[in-house]
Amino acid sequence: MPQTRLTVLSGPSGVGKSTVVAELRRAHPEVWLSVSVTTRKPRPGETHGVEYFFADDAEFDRLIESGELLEWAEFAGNRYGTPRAAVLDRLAAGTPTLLEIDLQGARQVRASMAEALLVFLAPPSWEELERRLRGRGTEPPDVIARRLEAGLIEMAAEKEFDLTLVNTSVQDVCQALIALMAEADN
Ligand SMILES: Nc1ncnc2c1ncn2[C@@H]1O[C@H](COP(=O)(O)OP(=O)(O)OP(=O)(O)O)[C@@H](O)[C@H]1O
Ligand SMILES: Nc1nc2c(ncn2[C@@H]2O[C@H](COP(=O)(O)O)[C@@H](O)[C@H]2O)c(=O)[nH]1
Repeated sequence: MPQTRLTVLSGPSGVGKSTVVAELRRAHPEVWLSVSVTTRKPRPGETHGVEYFFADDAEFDRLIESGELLEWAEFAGNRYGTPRAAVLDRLAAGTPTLLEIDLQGARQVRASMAEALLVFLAPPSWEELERRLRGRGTEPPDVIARRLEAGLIEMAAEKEFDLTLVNTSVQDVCQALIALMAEADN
C-alpha cells in the first residue's frame, strides 16, 4: 500500500478542532488520529490512552531526550507531543493519518515533513472564538486568558498553512477535510 500524506489540523484554542475531529472519526472511522502525550492534567471524562497519554514532567523529558516525539511544544503552561513511531507506522501502512496540534507543532511538522498537508481551522469571528472557549467551561479564567493570548499568535500565522477552513458548521468542515485528505493521496 502506498505511503499516505500526513494531515495536520491546527487553529486557536476553542475553535473546535476536537469537535471536528470527533465528528470526522465518527463518520470516517478509517481515519487514524494520533494520540498525543501531555503533561496537562486530565479533564473530567478524559481517559489515559484515549484523548491523551497523560505524563509527568520526568516522563515527558525522557520522551524528548530519546527522540520518541515527532514534534512537541509548550502551550499555555503544559507540554504536548506527538509519539513519532505510531505516526510513521500508520503512514507507511497507507492509513489516512491526522494530527490535531498547535501552531508550534505544525511548524515542526512542516520542517521535517515538507509534504504534509497543513490545515488551519479558523473561527467565524474572534468574538465567537471567545464565546466557544469560555462556553466550554473546562478552564479557569487565567488559563482562558493564556489560551486567547496564544490564539492571537495562531490567528496571525494563518498564511503559513496550506489552506483555511472556517468552522461555522462542524458538518461542512468535516466534509471539506475528508475531501482534502482523499485529494492529497491522489
Ligand atoms: N461549529 C461550531 N459551532 C458552535 N460551537 C462549536 C462549533 N465547533 C465547536 N464548538 C464548540 O466550541 C467549544 C470548543 O470546541 P473544541 O473543544 O472542539 O475546541 P478545540 O479547538 O479542540 O480547543 P482546544 O485547542 O482548547 O483543545 C466546544 O464547546 C464545542 O462544542
Ligand atoms: N504541538 C502539539 N500541540 C498539541 C498536541 N496535542 C494537542 N495539542 C494542542 O494543544 C492545545 C491545547 O490542547 P488541550 O487539549 O489542552 O485543549 C491545542 O491547540 C491542541 O491542538 C501535540 O501533540 N503537539
